[in-house]
Amino acid sequence: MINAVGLRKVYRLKDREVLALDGVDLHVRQGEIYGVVGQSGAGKSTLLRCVNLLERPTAGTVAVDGEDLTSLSGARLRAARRGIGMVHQHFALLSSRTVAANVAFPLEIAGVGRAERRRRVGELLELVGLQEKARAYPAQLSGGQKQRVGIARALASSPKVLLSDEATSALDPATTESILELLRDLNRELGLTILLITHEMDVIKRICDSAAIMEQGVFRESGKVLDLLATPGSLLARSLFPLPPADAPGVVTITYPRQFDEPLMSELTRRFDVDVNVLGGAVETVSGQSVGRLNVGIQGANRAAALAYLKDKGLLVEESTR
Ligand SMILES: Nc1ncnc2c1ncn2[C@@H]1O[C@H](COP(=O)(O)OP(=O)(O)OP(=O)(O)O)[C@@H](O)[C@H]1O
Repeated sequence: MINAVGLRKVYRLKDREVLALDGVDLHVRQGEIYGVVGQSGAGKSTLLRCVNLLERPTAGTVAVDGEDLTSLSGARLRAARRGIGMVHQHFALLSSRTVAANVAFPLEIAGVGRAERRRRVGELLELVGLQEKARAYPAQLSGGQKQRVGIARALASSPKVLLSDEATSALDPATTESILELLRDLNRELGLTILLITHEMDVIKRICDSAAIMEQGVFRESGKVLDLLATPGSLLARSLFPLPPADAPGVVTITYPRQFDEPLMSELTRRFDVDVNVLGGAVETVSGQSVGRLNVGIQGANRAAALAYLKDKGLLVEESTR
């Protein structure tokens, strides 16, 4: 649905140049939630703004729903942009307009008639659970409600793609949870493709099907979240499941990249007569699967056979370095 190839962005300032994107390839499948995570300054906002051409990339191409946006300008670019909604960290609502009038705003600009606007606004407010607040003003809303208005407004033109610029960063944990749930519901119910940027690993864990880790204008790692977790040395695995250092002899890090119902550890002691000592770890739901990562001390004459057995079962086993 989104295909960006070789994206580079150089900001030319008076006294210097800033290389914000240094050759990014981004492939977001139709109907998935794709999260780009990285620290401040990594280039996430620049990437998002290049995807809808709010910022023109210095080099590279961006295609959304099969249309090469980088080749468009003027009215044709504006028309293509209607297929891409955007939500912002600080909501960007018009304070002098009611909730309903904020949601209607893009429809007015697109020249949609009054009756149709009314119908569509009602539908959108219902979609985000804010029918009761149609006549309220933004100042009378909580942060979570404001973001719901932002989402309803972004969906006004029935986009196929929603871009989310740190949509939950200004919200408390419980509100974050409810907004993430809303995004997940919209993704499922409308088949909406969502590209989000965030600095919170938790957002990736909770709702993303695919993810990229961004640093200094490049993707260090990208792919389906569960595939990345099953990849040796994955940065995402380390970030989602931070484990305390375990450099004692015989310790391995075991990642369960999907749900395992067998009692593998007790089987190890029985079959291979090894000592198994779980030193730390966590099990969490990621992309709807129960995924675990453990530091385990395994010692005994048959250690190598025991590790081979775990690998055979589809677990990722890495000799622990930290
Ligand atoms: N309009 C601009 N003019 C000049 N430099 C810019 C501009 N926008 C971003 N930059 C620079 O480009 C780099 C990437 O910034 P960007 O905002 O894309 O990162 P980010 O990962 O989104 O960070 P943050 O979460 O802090 O917004 C930074 O060095 C930033 O200072």
